[in-house]
Amino acid sequence: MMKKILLLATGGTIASVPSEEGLTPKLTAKELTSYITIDNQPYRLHSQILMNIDSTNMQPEHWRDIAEAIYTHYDQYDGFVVTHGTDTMAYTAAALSYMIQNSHKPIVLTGSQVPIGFPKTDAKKNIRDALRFACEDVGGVFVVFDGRVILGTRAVKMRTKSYDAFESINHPYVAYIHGETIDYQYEFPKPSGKLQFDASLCPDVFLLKLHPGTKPEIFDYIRHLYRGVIIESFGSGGVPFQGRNLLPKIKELIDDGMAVVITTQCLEEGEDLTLYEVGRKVAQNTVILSGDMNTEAIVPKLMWALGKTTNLLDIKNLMETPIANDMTQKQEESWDA
Ligand SMILES: NC(=O)C[C@H](N)C(=O)O
Repeated sequence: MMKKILLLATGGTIASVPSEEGLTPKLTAKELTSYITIDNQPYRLHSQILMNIDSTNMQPEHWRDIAEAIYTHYDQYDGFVVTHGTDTMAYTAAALSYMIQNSHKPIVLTGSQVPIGFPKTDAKKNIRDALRFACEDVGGVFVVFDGRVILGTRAVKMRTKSYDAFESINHPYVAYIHGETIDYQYEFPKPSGKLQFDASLCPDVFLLKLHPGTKPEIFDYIRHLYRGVIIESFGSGGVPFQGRNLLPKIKELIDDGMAVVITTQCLEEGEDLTLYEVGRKVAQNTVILSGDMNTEAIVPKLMWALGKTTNLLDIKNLMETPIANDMTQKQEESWDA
């Protein structure tokens, strides 16, 4: 059966052309798709432009527009491809994974490192692969890039220039794409339950990367501007309590009703606040644990959770519940055995 695919263009390098100010997204959805041959393909392709921006300019309100466009057309199409800049694609993919849950259809994000009109472009291959994967009988949000299929909540941009820009962090790749062949890496579960759409986001979230010497007073500013703060700390996830002690300020924030998430700057294996004194001391407060979620997922997940409720315990509960495989359930580990 001929599949119907909707391609939604949002800009990015893939749609960019040279200008005096540098590469800038200018191509329409029609111009973009004119570069790929779709004759003799098992799908009918419709395309639409939603915005034409460098993804550095992408805002949470744009995520909402993309989610709404997919939801509005959900019944009319079998799969969706969103062309997007690579710089913030991982955030958008995760955001869509929270706003649109239990999708029975593939929602595939792709882009390129080199504009589609350039001889060395990776755009044509990435669009072809994305369209190929959008015809699969799987549900959820995915990033398709350089022949790899990554879960929407697990993609991280690792390289600024190379074709293999994205990696799947803390989760296996879903599949590899070789031409028409999809080589699944594990048995991909079928979504159960009904499609759930909830695009109410609260964008008042701040991401603070700690470094040796971070001043506690920074939290006084954050408190006035935001409802949630994600602290990207070190290693297994401790917070300094000697010298510039951050703990009293963190306690004040939480007592004020602010959501405080602890994560780590280490890309792999996630936080574990139980291990060290620096971790246990911060865990005595009602902080939100992020396990091995990637920052690109924690930011939109917190916006989504804050969009639903102001109750701190409910926010903690939503954040600590795995959604769209964004988090690996913790295993008991022992160093003594
Ligand atoms: N490769 C790219 O798409 C980078 C571009 N600055 C963007 O994110 O829109």
